[in-house]
Parts: sequence; C-alpha cells; structure tokens
Amino acid sequence: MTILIAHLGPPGTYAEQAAFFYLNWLKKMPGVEASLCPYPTIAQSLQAVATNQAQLAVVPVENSIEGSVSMTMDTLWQLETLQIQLALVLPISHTLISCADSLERIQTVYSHSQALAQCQGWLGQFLPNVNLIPSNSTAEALQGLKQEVTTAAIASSRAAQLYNLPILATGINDYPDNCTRFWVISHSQKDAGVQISSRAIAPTHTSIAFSLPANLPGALAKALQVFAHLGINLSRIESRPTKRSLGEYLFFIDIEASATQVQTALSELSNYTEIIKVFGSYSVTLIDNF
Ligand SMILES: O=C(O)C(=O)C[C@]1(C(=O)O)C=C[C@@H](O)C=C1
Repeated sequence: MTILIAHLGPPGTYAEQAAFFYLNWLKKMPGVEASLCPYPTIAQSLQAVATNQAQLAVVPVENSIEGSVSMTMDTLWQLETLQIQLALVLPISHTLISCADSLERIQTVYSHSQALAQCQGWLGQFLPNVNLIPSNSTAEALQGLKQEVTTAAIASSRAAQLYNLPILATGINDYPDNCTRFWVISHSQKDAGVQISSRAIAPTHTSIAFSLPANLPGALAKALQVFAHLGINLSRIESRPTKRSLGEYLFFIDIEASATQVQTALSELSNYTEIIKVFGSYSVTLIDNF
C-alpha cells in the first residue's frame, strides 16, 4: 500500500517541504511506499485523513514570529478522529519573488497571511504603499506573477526555483531565526504501521485541548493547577473561541511529557473541564537539511 501524505498545496509550499522531509524518512523503512498529495487548504488536508483519502497530513501549527495557525487548531478540535504522530520544526526564510525589475514598480504583494505577517516590518520599510493580499498558501501566491509585472509574492527560494521565477530580495522575514512547527497527523485508530514508524522515537510532548464547564472565577486556574501540583511543565497554552458564544474559550495545551507519564494529571483534569481531547504524544524533530 502507498501511504498518501496530504499537505497544503500547490507544490512549493513550506508544508510540502515538511511533508517531503517526512516522506523521505518513511521511505527509508523497508517496504514502505509513500507519496505527497496537495490540498487547497489546511482544513482539507486534515479532512482527507479523517475521511481516509490520505493516511497522513503534515500541517503547520505554530510560527516563532506569528504564533498559532488557527485553522489547524480549530479543525483538529472539530474532527474527532485525528492523532499527532510527530512534530517537525522547519526554519523559514522568505524571499520576495517578482518579475518586476525593481521594488519601486511593485504595487501588490500576495502571500499566505502567516508569511505576510512574518515580513510585516520589512514590507513597511521597503514597500510601504503596496496592497497586501492574502492567499491560500505561499506557493499559490506565485500564480499569475509572470503575467503581471507590478505584482510580487512572498514564498521560499525553493518555490521560486520550482516555478522558474526571479527573486528580488532574500531573508525578508523580520526575525532571522524564523521557524514553523508542523504536526504529522494520522487517523487515530487506523494505520498501525504508520503509527509504529513514528513511535520508534520516544514521545516527549503531549497535546490536549479542553473546554471549561462554566465561565467562573478560577475555572482555568483550577485546571492548570493540576499540572503545577504534579510538577509537570507546559510548553504552550493557547485559547481559541468555542464559537458558541462571545467570550467562551477552548484551551490548547502542550505538555512536556508523554500521555502515559501524565495519566494521573489527565484523569484529575477531567474534574475541572467540560470536554477534554487528547491529540496524541509525539517527539519533536528539527528539519535542518533543506
Ligand atoms: O503557505 C505555505 O507555504 C505554508 O506551508 C503555510 C505556512 C503557515 O500556515 O504558517 C507555513 C509556514 C510558514 O509559516 C508560512 C505559511
């Protein structure tokens, strides 16, 4: 069987780069066949796994400059059956790609909203008067550049090469150590083979999310104290609207331990929460060979 890996497309996105790294890693295993499968949105990549069109999805979760990728968190909460297998950290270096012969000629810049935000200081300094237009992905933003010389896009130098487009400026992200964390996601019950391949490395992190039974003083503090009392470190906490009513939130938490190590904490946590979802335990790998 060929393992299909869903990712945000078209070819040339950072998500494809992370998925490609994982594909090469999987292919080193005897008898494993795998190929990449681009989808127009992050939500559709995750839905592809939930509906068994693909066995894995590689999706962005968090960026060191701009923070969480809300589409990933919201979709993971909504889809019941997904599980994180592995985290991949990809260094991100953005380039300005355009057929214009100088910055002065550029009127419009397209890119994924995360990439536009990661370069907002540079854009403010060098292209203060252009229209900034968000696209579904950095690679999608490259479509149409050859026809329209007053436009530019922010994407990777790899994407520029792939589509044979000229680079006008490199390293335009506002902070040089820019990196994005991706999750490799599988179906929770299926594809034991895929799960085992990622589990060869001992899990170091567990990601969960929960809602609270009522918006009362100390409700979140009581839930978090469970971890504090047991001496368990959290590496991230994010809130997202429940979408049920204004001011009501879901809390997404990354715990620095595997689910088996924090079993007591998770069962105690259920006393203070409404719904808890455990998204999985996994290890973190840095992609440094691109
Ligand atoms: O548009 C892409 O190339 C993506 O892979 C998406 C994405 C993101 O959603 O954060 C991934 C990495 C970068 O942070 C910029 C954009």
